[in-house]
Amino acid sequence: MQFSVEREREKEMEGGVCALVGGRSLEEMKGAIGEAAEQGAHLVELCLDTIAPPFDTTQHLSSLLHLCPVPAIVSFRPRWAGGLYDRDEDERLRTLLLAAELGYPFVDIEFESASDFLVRLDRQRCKNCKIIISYYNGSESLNSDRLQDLMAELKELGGDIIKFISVAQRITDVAPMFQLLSLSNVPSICVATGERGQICQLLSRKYGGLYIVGSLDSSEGLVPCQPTLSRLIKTFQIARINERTEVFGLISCPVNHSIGPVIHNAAFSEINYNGVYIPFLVDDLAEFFKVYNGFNFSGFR
Ligand SMILES: O=C1C[C@@](O)(C(=O)O)C[C@@H](O)[C@@H]1O
Repeated sequence: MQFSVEREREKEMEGGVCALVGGRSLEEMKGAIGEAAEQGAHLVELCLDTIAPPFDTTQHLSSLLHLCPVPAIVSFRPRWAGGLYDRDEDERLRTLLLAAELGYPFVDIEFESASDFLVRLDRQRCKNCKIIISYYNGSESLNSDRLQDLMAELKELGGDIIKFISVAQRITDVAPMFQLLSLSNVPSICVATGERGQICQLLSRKYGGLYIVGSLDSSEGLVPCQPTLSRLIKTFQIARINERTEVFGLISCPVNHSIGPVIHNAAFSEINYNGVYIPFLVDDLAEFFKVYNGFNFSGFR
C-alpha cells in the first residue's frame, strides 16, 4: 500500500475548489472547462459519464487534456455509483486506464472496481497520475464506525487519495465526515450530497479535506445541491478558510434564502478577520447541539 501524493501535488489541490464539469458532447464539455477556469476553479473533474455515445475515447481524452488550464481529474461514473454510464464495464475501465496513460494528473476509480483497475494499471508508465479511490453511497449516510471501517478497506487497495461521497439526510450526518478528515493520515476528500450536506463543502477546508467540490454557475442542475463556484469562491471566500477559522452561522429551516453569508463574509474579509458565516439547515435543534457540541463553533443566530 502506498499513499504517495507528494507535497507539491498535494499543495496544488489543497483547499482548492474542484468544478464538476459535464456535457453531452465534446464541445459542451470544452465550453464547461473554459467556464470553470473563468469562474476560478482550481481543479476540474471531467465527468465522462455525461458525454452521450458514441464516445471516441482516445480522441476525446487527448483533446480535453490539452485544453485544461487547471489540473483535471477524470471520472467515469456508472449508474451504480450515481453516474450516467450504463454500458460495458470493461470499456469504462479501459477509458480510465487510458486517461492515466495519456498523462492526466488524477483518475478517480470507484472502490468496487479499484482492484481490477489497479492490477491493470502500469504504475511505472503512469507514475505522474494519482489515483483517487472513491466510495459512493447515494441512499444512506455513514456513521463514524462505518466510515472508519471503509477508510481501512479503501487504504488497503493502494491508491493515492481517498474520497467518500454519501448523502446527508440530516446536517448531523456530516459530523462523522469532519471527524474522519481531521483524523485521516492519507489525503482525503468528503462530499456530502443533498441540501443538508452543504456544510461539508463549506467547512471541509477547516478539517483538512484535500479539496472541495462545486458546480458551475450555469449547471446548477447537474449536481443537485452542490454549491456553485461563485457561491464558494465569492460569497464564502472559501480560500480564506483554514483550521483556525472561527465558524459562525444562521440556524434555520429553510435557510438558503438568507443573505447573511453575503453580508457577514464580506465584512469578515474587509476587516481581515479569520471567520466564516454559513447557513445551517437544522431540523432538530437539540440533536444539532448535541452532535456538534465538541466542534467549537463560535456563534449562531
Ligand atoms: O465529487 C463528486 C460529486 C458527486 O458525488 C455529487 O453528486 O455531488 C458526483 C460524483 O460523481 C463526483 O465525483
